[in-house]
Amino acid sequence: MLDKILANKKYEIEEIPEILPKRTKDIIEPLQTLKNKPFIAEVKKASPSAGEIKPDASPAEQAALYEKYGAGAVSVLTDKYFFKGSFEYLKEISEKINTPVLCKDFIISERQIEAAYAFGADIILIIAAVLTQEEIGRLSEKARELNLYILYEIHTAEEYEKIKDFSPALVGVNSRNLDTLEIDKQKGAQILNTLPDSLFKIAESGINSPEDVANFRRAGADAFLIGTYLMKSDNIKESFQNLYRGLE
Ligand SMILES: O=C(O)c1ccccc1NCC(=O)[C@H](O)[C@H](O)COP(=O)(O)O
Repeated sequence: MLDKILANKKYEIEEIPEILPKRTKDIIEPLQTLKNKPFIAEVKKASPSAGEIKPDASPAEQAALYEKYGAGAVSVLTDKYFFKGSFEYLKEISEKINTPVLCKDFIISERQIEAAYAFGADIILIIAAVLTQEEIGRLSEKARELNLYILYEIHTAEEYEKIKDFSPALVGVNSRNLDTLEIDKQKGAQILNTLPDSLFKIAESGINSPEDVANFRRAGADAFLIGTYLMKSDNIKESFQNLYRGLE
């Protein structure tokens, strides 16, 4: 799956408008918000693993509900083809809410980082599995030039070795294998357990219950990235209450 996403990404990068919008807001620092409200809620209309999730959702309304009911940050899928996302959604959301916004994409070029900045992101994602160390260094430098925060995503302990020289502050452990799409929460928890305490650690994917939150917290997660569970929810308030129970 990852190969297909990356092959298509080259075409999506060519579609990024030559003239980008002028960013209208300051960057919001995410760590403080996430310490108080440790949930990154994701706006995700569709995905390769779930197919269509909520294709008719209004991204800005969804994000506003997330902010109202307990998200410390909002993640916005900007991949068009596989996730039905867009940079326009990023702009709408960043203009609607005052919570930090993550541009969730498969970033392989500086141009995507410029677009993420222009369309209002506060954080960008760097996925260790899709980049060489040299590319991670180059893209990290670009993000830092623009004062963007970086969420480094890993799937294995070896991938942590790839990012550790770039002074990561936010590190996500994704329990979803991006090739097979299988979710292994036990493996995710094991990897979280091996990471240094100094990092702000985020458990990603497949989280849908207070038990998941509690288990990942025991493994060392400081925050939780949740997409499908919240997108499928008919009552976002209750779903957040359910997730917050995992922290008690
Ligand atoms: O979600 C997918 O199917 C997927 C497939 C291939 C590459 C990445 C994919 N998801 C990206 C993510 O990391 C998730 O959107 C995020 O962790 C939230 O996961 P979930 O709560 O399980 O929707």
